[in-house]
Amino acid sequence: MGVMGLSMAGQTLSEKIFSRAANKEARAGEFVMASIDCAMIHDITGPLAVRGFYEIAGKGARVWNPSRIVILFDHQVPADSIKAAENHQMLRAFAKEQGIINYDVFSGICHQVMPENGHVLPGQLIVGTDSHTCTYGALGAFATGIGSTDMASVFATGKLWFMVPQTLRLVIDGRLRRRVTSKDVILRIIGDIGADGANYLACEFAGSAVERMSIAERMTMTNMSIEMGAKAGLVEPDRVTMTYLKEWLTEEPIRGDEDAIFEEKHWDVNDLEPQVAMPHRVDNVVPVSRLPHVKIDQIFLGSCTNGRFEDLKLAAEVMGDEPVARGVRMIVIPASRKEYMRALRAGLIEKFMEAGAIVESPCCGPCMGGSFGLIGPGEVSLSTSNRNFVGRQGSPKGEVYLCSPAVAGASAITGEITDPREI
Ligand SMILES: CC(C)[C@H](C(=O)O)[C@@H](O)C(=O)O
Ligand code: SF4
Repeated sequence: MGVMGLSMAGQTLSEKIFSRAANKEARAGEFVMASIDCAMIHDITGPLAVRGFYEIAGKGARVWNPSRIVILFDHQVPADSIKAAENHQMLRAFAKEQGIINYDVFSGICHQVMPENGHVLPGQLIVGTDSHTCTYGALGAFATGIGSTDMASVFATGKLWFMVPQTLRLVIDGRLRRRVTSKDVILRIIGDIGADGANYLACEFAGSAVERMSIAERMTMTNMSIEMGAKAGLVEPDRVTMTYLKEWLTEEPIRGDEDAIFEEKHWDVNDLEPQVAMPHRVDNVVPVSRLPHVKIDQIFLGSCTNGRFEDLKLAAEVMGDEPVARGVRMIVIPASRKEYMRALRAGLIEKFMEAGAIVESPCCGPCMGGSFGLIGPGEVSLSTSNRNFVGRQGSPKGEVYLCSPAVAGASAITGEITDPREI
């Protein structure tokens, strides 16, 4: 298509978001200087961004807009080392000095707290010093992870350079069977296209299966967009989005144009089985029925991928009244204080505790092996999180399998990786 044709074509959701943020028509492939709507840092990467900010802007400098910065504590909470405690102190002091919205150690995982507290709205451009910032695209925002040095300049100027990404639309049609979840869909997609299959693309999840999904289910998929290399994962805002955001949404959300230019790939999920990513790659994905017997030492039900109320509820329902299998350690961590309270009121916390699991306060927990709940050499972890590379959850001689909350629930009571449809 010639230049004329291109300029006349409609725009993708991402192109529209960048056009608004850059205050000029933005097309895929172009470089733009864009205004940031919200910038998030957390306890691990935050201190570096703060130090970088003072280096760039000078001692005593003020951030560009304190109301657009969110600081969260989630990776090492409650502080698990003196270093972590010092990082927390430093961020609290910075927040106080700059007048920044500051959530303390028990609010939950940044990627859950941001959307549930109204810091993410459709059409916004959001950056965070964490690779899973892409999660917020479930609400129709363009959200992406950036480095701490880039964040330092965002703090100083409120702007950042981007290359507007091409869009890959992942059209997912069909009805998911009982106990098959959006986690199985995203694992299958990553297994099919590979861990680098969507490098620097804006992945738009669409199709009848996505339309039927809740925000929690959509977040599981946008969360894992980075695991196939995507710059962002998005879902066009619809009625589900509007309902989730009713407290905060004041205007009609923007959507992409029908005649926009994008690549498209299709999946039919009518017959999809529960999927598992085997060690040590997220794209090493097989249907659970094709796994050999895999005995597990530890189960982690939580993380920004699958630590929401719906996830806990599904795992609990699959477990029924059965106890956690002998010799298995099950760690349950609700993704946020709000999700914890929902689980508490629904009796799920009691149910997990009675079954022999342990329920921890909202945080990242064992997800990245940087805090508690590590596995030892030769041990196998089954985890509802998003990464399983060597050493991710502790010993480099351990193994991590990734799965849905339904598979986690089924496996908790059998002690080996189990198809939840057989329980
Ligand atoms: C600590 C942080 C930089 C990291 C990320 O960016 O993803 C972590 O959250 C992870 O999941 O590995
Ligand atoms: S839960 Fe895991 S993936 Fe999510 S932000 Fe925390 S460490 Fe990263």
